[in-house]
Amino acid sequence: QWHLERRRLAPGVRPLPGPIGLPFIGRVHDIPSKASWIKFYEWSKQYGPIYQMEIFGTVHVWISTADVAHDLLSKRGAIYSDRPMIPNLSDNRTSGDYLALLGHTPTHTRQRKVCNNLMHASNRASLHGYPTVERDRFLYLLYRDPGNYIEWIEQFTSRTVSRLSWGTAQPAQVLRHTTFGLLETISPAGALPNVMSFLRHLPAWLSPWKKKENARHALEDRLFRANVGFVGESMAGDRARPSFIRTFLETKENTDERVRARWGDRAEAMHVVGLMAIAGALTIGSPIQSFLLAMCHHPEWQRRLQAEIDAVLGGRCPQWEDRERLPLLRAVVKEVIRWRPPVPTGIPHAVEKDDIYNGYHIPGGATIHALEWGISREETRYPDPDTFNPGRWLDPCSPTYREPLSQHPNLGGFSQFGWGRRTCQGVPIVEQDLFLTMGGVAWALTIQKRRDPATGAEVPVHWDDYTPLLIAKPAPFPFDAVPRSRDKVVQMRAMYRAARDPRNGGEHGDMDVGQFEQDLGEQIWSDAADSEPDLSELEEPLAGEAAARAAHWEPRTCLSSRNLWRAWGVKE
Ligand code: HEM
Repeated sequence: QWHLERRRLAPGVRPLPGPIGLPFIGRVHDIPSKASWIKFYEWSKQYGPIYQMEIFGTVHVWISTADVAHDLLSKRGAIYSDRPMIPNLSDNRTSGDYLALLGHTPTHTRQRKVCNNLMHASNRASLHGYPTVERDRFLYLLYRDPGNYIEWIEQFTSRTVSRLSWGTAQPAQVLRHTTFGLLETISPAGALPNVMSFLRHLPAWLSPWKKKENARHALEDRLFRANVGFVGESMAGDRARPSFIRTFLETKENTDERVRARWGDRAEAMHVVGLMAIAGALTIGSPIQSFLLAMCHHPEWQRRLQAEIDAVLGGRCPQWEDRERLPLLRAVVKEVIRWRPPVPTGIPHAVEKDDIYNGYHIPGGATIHALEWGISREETRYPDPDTFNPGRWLDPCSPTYREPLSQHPNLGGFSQFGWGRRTCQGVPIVEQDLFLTMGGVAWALTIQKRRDPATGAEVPVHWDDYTPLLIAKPAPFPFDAVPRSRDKVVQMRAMYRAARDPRNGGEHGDMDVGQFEQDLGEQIWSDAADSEPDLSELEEPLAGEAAARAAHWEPRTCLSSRNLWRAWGVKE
């Protein structure tokens, strides 16, 4: 087919290189269902930093360097900011339900502004302390029951973003459920019509994917409506906690006509905030899980991180206000995201008309993927890219080093959050959530591989087995979370108790979500209610290695952050 294409092109203009496909199906047969991003990356080694392939008649362009992604998706954002149609959610470009999936339309521009204003207001109030309260709850749960770590992490991310969105953690479990369903609906590996797009023409009664999606969407819609109603009623009773929706409703009440018009109506805000909640519930668990994986494999970096926290904070748990003094913790956050990109294939853009780049033809309507896996593995930027090395952000000889270390490294403008007019709007939440959870874990616990009690042999932990959906998470792995001192256990328990206090918006006395129990079924709902440990249980005294460490624990001498990387023995 490329011979035909070549004939139509202007002199000197070539089609992009890329793997040749089979008639009709294109190049679908050798894309693996797991870790497809590694295959796309291998092709980039063969065909270059920008190549194309065809799948069932659609041209897909893959970009695997930051320079090319910047040239096209940012500098030429006027035509590269559209989104492709998702076959299994075919009104995604127009429906206005999901900002992140909207086409390049006035609705997208308006919703993005609203999202930006809401995020800005909460960020100025440092996200109302919600990530801290939820981190305090999470830490103790992880310590008590590390085998259930995925549950605690998902609860942390969805409860935090639920509070941010609607001022209450109560909808978090239902949000998790509907959100995971959406991820399946839109992922190429989640629903067959996304690969075999002709299947989208099946009527609802014949299509299991449509049936499932319709039911999921209906539940989600009812949940979002109930949540907005709850905030409205709480505001009327003067007891609404800060939230995106409260900010929206207050703005609509207080400011002048022109501002009100710019913010859209309440129904639209319901969807904008709903999408923000979805994005927060889905994504942030990935880097937290990858962090635990990294700590299992890299005890040396865990020791350095613990040394920084102990030295700078003298035994206190990291708080958001400490961030300027903890550059290694910020470097660990950033390196986890680089090492294991949460969205390894990127979220695709679409180009609105034909374009020419460096003599190559890019056909209008093509789907454009910034392959984040490849972009995070560019050797010139990230030497030895497969190695987990937070020192690359702190070593003056490294290409990614930036000063001042009180500010850098940070996640602002990081390629892993996308490009141009479609960049991620959630970075302030991500930054705070990750800083607090990773810092809290390193402060309180040592994450290590488990030993078989019978043989004493280490239980193996995989290195790179990740789930195949759009947001990739490590497959479950076993580990121990050993408290670093008895005092830390006491503090964790006190932090957990305070987090559950109704005055902190804890477990009780909040929105009634009973109406959703039926839809979700016994099992999903009771998972959440029953999964917390019984607080009345007595703490067993620490034993063995943990007790010995507790007895000898003392804060290290404080080092100036400028020289920390040398003290840790990071290569000069
Ligand atoms: C580790 C966590 C996260 C990662 C890695 C991530 C990554 C991304 C990526 C790659 C995109 C697509 C950018 C593009 O198309 O060029 C995106 C879009 C977006 N993200 Fe995030 N994100 C994260 C968390 C969040 C959170 C917590 C929010 C909450 C508000 C959020 C809100 C959004 C929105 C609204 C968009 C759509 C922007 C648009 O299409 O105009 N994200 N994100």
